[in-house]
Amino acid sequence: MKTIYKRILLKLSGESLAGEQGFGIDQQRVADYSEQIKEIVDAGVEVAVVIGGGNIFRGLKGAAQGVDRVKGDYMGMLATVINSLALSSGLDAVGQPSQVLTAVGMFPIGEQYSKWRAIEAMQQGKVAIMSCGTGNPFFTTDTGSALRGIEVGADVMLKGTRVDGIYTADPEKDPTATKFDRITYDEIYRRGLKVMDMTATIMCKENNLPIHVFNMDVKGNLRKVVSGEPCGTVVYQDNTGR
Ligand SMILES: Nc1ncnc2c1ncn2[C@@H]1O[C@H](COP(=O)(O)OP(=O)(O)O)[C@@H](O)[C@H]1O
Ligand SMILES: O=c1ccn([C@@H]2O[C@H](COP(=O)(O)OP(=O)(O)O)[C@@H](O)[C@H]2O)c(=O)[nH]1
Repeated sequence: MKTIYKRILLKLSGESLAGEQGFGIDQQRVADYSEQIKEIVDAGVEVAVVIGGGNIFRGLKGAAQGVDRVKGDYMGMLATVINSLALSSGLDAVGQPSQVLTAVGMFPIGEQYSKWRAIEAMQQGKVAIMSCGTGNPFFTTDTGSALRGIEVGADVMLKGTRVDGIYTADPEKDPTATKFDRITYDEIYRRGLKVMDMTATIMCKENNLPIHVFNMDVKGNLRKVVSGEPCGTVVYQDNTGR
């Protein structure tokens, strides 16, 4: 298998991990993701993963129900640790080693994250699973992905989600929305598209980290994306640097 990337940052949505059940962790979904990831590691790609926590807890939603925002965000970060351990276990089951790294120290659940530990794990053929997002409240795992992707020098941030790319509006709400094959960071901002939070999009733009949004729930899509086959939406700078 020919690949166009050497090192990738893969963002997985917490909510997607819930599968059809809508909450918690669907083990079949974890197994499917694990197989897809192993396939690209076997092809020689170094893989770092950041997982969301929305299938378990979101700080903002908790705050709307009276939970202190900062405590709620820590609850959300802990949710990402639970998901990371689930993925690590799923990867074990398919014979793919991984290393869970936590932005907030909680050894022995995972090792404390550092750029160098993550790179070392990837160079040893392990998937580096980076949990707790950025480790700070008021951020999201999208921003955590942008940050970690930039830190470890990933060639691209792949956002594996449950829609097959970026649309003119949320395709889960607007059936008339149409898909972009390519779009600039600025166009996302101008149109106020909510596929990813703006902080993450702007970080990627300012640090020249390309984004590729695709449907991770279709088996084989991850392989397609890293092989350069058309799939999903690519976010790029236009030639004036925008
Ligand atoms: N313009 C858009 N194009 C594509 N998806 C969008 C858009 N606006 C909102 N979305 C939503 O963003 C979601 C992808 O974000 P993701 O972080 O994976 O999900 P979540 O935040 O629910 O965990 C999609 O499931 C889709 O409903
Ligand atoms: O850097 C971070 C990343 C995540 N979170 C918390 O963790 C939750 C789960 O992450 P996210 O909503 O990004 O998950 P996803 O939408 O991908 O399921 C968020 O709602 C926040 O409460 C946080 O406080 N800081």
